[in-house]
Formats: sequence, structure tokens, C-alpha cells
Amino acid sequence: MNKVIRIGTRGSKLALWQAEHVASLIKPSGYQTEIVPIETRGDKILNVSIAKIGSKGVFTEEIEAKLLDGSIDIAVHSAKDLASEIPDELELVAFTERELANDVIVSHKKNINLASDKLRIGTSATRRVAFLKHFYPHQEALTIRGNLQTRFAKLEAGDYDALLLAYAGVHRMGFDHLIVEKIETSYFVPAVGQGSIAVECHKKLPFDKKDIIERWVNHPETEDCIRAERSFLKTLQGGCSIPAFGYAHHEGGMITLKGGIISLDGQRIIKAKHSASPVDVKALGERVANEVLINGGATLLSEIKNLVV
Ligand SMILES: NCc1[nH]cc(CCC(=O)O)c1CC(=O)O
Repeated sequence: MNKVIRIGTRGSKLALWQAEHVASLIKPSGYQTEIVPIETRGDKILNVSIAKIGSKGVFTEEIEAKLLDGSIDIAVHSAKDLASEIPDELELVAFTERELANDVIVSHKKNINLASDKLRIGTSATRRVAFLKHFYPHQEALTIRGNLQTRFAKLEAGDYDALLLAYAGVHRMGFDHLIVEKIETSYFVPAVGQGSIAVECHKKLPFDKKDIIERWVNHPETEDCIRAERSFLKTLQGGCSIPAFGYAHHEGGMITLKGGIISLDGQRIIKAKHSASPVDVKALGERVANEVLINGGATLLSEIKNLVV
């Protein structure tokens, strides 16, 4: 029997860390793993902001092609980078236990913080720029691209006073010592999927392999939360360059989902929050999204899409 699971991944250090992490979860099952690095459009185009590259799946399309042609068994992605809809032939089989979902400020300067100091902050995600403008209007958000190592190099070179990044990536790359502020998720709501690693496969992946992934890699509580968040994003029809946010957590046997969108200038935030049983996460995401859409979200979304595209 073929007991090797071939894991497709982007080649960046963060992506390889994530693939190794999934491999380490599979290992005790007795199955072997082989990591297959794959270059994506998002890796090749470094001088243009992701929002401007435009179409969905800039970090996933080439990898999904290899799932479809059978040259890899599973693909490992930051759950955050996955488009809200994946090809019909594919499915998401597992989500790893979520890391802290917070965004953080990293810097070589000590004792600085967002509230009191004026900083040149490197960040690119439209959601982060808009939240900065809303909650910290005195701060200067500067565009930065490239993988995490590149960004940290630019920070060290003094191009920025600080970077605004996901805790998960900072931690995985071993830069915890540079974290000067952890921003609360209660108001600086993370992106959908932030902090978890998603495993994608062909629906026709042999049963034994699928079963191994589900049993050894999936974290059911995280899965409930991320399926709620992804249902929200899918209903919103946002796409990856839209400043949408969505974060679910378990609370007394229920899942609570907060989700919304913020205008690019940070002026308007439209959000909703509801709870539901874990069996109803899809409906929960739809409910939160529909409330956002009705309360001005639909108008805001079309305004944003006209600006970004
Ligand atoms: N946008 C790129 C990206 N995709 C996943 C992570 C980090 C890991 C995660 O958020 O789960 C990052 C870096 C960041 O946003 O700071």
C-alpha cells in the first residue's frame, strides 16, 4: 500500500514551516510524508500590492492545479489565504488548532505603542490599514510587500519604525522577541481564518489518506470556527483584497461569530455578531454576512470594489 502523503505548499519559509507542521502531525499515524514546494503567482510578483494583483487565489491556484492532476495528495495553506470558494473537485479536510488570531506590532524600538507614539508602520492588508486609520488616525501606514523575512529585513534597515502583522506568522518565524504590542481581537478583528492552517485535497483522495488527515491534523473546535468565518466571507462575496474581518470563538457550547467590513479610509465600520450551535456554522456565517450587507455593507462593498479594481 502507498503510505506516502505528498504535501504541496508554497516555497516561502512560513509556508514550509506550515507544511512541516502538518507533516509532524501526520507522522505518528505511521504514514510517511513528502513536501513538494510549488511557486505561485503571489510569490513571483513582489512589487505590486496584493490588492492590485486583483484576482482571487494568487497564492493558491498553481497548488490547486497539482491537486487536480494528482501530483500531490494534499495542499497546506494559511487558512487566511484561501479564497472563500475553492474548485468543485476539491475540499477542505482539516484545520489545525488555531494559534492566537491577533495582529501584533513588531519593532526594534522598545516601549513604543500604537496609542501614544507616531510610527511609520509597514503593513499592506487593506483591513489593517483601514483599522489603523480608524482606531489610530495619528499613525502612518506604509505599504510593504514580500515574505516575512523580507519585511523583517526592511524593518531592520530602518524603512519602517514598526510592522503590523499576524501573530501567527511572527511566532512561526521565531520573531516573538520583537513583539511590542498585541492588539485585541475585540476591536481589531482578525481576517477570516487567521492563525490556522488549512488542508485541502481532491474529493477523490483515497479514503485511508483522507481519514488519516481528518484524525491527526484536524482540530474540530477550530474547524467549527473557521467554517463559520468562511461561510460569512463567502456570503459577503468579498475576495481577498476587501477589508473584511471575521472571527469566531467557542463560548459555552456555542460559536459566536463577529464579522464585518470597514471602508478603506477607516471612517465606516459595519459589523454584526451572532451565536449558534456548532452544527449550524454555515447558517451562522450567512446570518452575520446578510446583516452586514443589509446595514449598508452591500453599498460599501461595491464602493470598495470600484476603488480597488
Ligand atoms: N498575508 C500573508 C499571510 N498569510 C498568513 C500569514 C500569517 C499566518 C496567519 O495569519 O495565519 C501572513 C502574514 C501576515 O498576515 O502577517
